[in-house]
Amino acid sequence: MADIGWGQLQAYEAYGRAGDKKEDFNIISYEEALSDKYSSSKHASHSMLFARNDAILWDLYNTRGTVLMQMRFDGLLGFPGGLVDPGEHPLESANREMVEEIGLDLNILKLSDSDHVVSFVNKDKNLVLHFYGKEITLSQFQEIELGNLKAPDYGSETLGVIRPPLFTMGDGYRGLPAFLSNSFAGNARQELLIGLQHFKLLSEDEIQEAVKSWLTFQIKNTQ
Ligand SMILES: O=c1[nH]cnc2c1ncn2[C@@H]1O[C@H](COP(=O)(O)OP(=O)(O)O)[C@@H](O)[C@H]1O
Repeated sequence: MADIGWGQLQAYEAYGRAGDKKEDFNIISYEEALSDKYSSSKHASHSMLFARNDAILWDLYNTRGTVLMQMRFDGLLGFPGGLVDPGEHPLESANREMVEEIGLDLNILKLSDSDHVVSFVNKDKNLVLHFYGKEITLSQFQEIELGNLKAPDYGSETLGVIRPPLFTMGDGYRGLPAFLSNSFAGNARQELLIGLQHFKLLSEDEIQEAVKSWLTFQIKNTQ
């Protein structure tokens, strides 16, 4: 059988998916990221929609919030988003991708520049990443989850939305630390942690604890 190869995806492999390390990405200002300095770089935009949610699970854990992430076609977790098309603004791209990937209705909900959270550059890959975030109501969040199954890219590029657990269970690992042990696309794991802190869904200490627990578990597992 002929090797049909990776087709269009092959061209993108150079920009890295699995295996991208946090150290590969440096934070830069939105202004710098959009400046001429990076006009010949590849850009990608991803977004975090979230709702605050104080529901208590099993009388034990405060849910804190519901954050929208997704399982991608390649088995990695990430946020809705993707590569910016030629001539497109990263913000436009972020909104377009949410229509395609999670079926968002832009007449109801749309990101704006004030929703920008952070941008990064990966110099080796000549890739600039933009991350946006927006608080929505819990009922809007649930509507999006339900509508996700009808999104144009559902079942192909995206395999369903998920909610990361934001609490840590009694054993110190299950919950957010275990979630962080998954494989993420690009620097989606770092973006999640930045988003949680930026929107004060968790305190800095809680985030540090979860990261410590995830890394400790990782070390134990490889011994
Ligand atoms: O959720 C994410 N956060 C941060 N970076 C990501 C995320 N998902 C993918 N990336 C990075 O952005 C690049 C392009 O994104 P993506 O794979 O979603 O675009 P595409 O669907 O247009 O091919 C990827 O190669 C990866 O390095």
